[in-house]
Amino acid sequence: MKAIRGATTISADTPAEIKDAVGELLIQMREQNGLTDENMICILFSNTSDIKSAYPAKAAREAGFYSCALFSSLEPEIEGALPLCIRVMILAEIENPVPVYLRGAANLRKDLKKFAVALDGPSGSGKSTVAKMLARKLNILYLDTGAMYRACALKAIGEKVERFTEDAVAPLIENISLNIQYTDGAQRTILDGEDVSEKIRRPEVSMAASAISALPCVRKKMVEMQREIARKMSCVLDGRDIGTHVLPDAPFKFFVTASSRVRAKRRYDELRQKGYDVEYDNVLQEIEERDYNDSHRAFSPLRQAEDAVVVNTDEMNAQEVLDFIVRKIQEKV
Ligand SMILES: O=C(O)C(=O)C[C@]1(C(=O)O)C=C[C@@H](O)C=C1
Repeated sequence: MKAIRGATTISADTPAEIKDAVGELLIQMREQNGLTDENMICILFSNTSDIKSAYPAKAAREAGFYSCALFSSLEPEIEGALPLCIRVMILAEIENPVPVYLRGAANLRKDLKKFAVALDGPSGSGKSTVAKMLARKLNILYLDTGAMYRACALKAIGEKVERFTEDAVAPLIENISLNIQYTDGAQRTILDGEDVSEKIRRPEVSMAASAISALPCVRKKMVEMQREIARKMSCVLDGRDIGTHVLPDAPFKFFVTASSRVRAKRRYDELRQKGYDVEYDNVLQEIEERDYNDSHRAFSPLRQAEDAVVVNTDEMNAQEVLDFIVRKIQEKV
């Protein structure tokens, strides 16, 4: 069992304000922590003594939190404390609690301020491996943007779209019901109410995802969603244009790269290990072609942000890259 903290503020002591602020806080805590009626045990509230018009617990029930025990109490009256503040502690059977501090309460725990880490780089640079390790190390989320493009592809396949053109795909994507949820630190991809986290790994979806992700209408919509997620929670994102386009204000940006020779050797070893009979020279040629296409495509090309720290992984293994990045982040905070 874990304890999840949260807090928020209201601008005036009215039942409507309390209902609104408590509802918003609990819904974000539920989304970010993968809370369900089954894994939630209880919600404890405290309010500052300037709140007298309604119980925060009542607002929780009104927001749909019926199944667990609720309790309200009074926060100690400390001089200079933040006024009109409602604090929450949820006990739940989860692994990685993500605290949520909203509105004026965001300043209570400056150490918990949300931040994003952008890892960009060419394919084969090892950025996804390092992104996952980094998210685990910092106890923040790894936003698998690839899964989002795969979900778009699954949608198009389900709707029997034959050619992935802007005209055919745009209407589907415009109203797509795609939800990214986190359960015990793992991303679940929910499409039209169905958990498609496994389905999107099928080979036919991989092929379609690569084609569909090149469409501007798809990228635009997914980038909006990625920004929205990064606004709500700290996360690590990897890609080709995270630091330049998706999150240009990310405080930590890294450009993870390696020479095409080294990346080709890594890919060659990986394919050989899987039993594929490939030639090194062909793998190298493919990598170089892909680099060219990635950096020359019109929409979302691979670019290094001016303020990104370059990490050349030619002579480094994944653990060394992780240590280097963590050191750089610590130096900056
Ligand atoms: O986390 C909060 O809500 C705070 O205001 C911080 C803090 C603390 O100092 O740790 C202070 C008072 C609360 O009762 C609980 C925690």
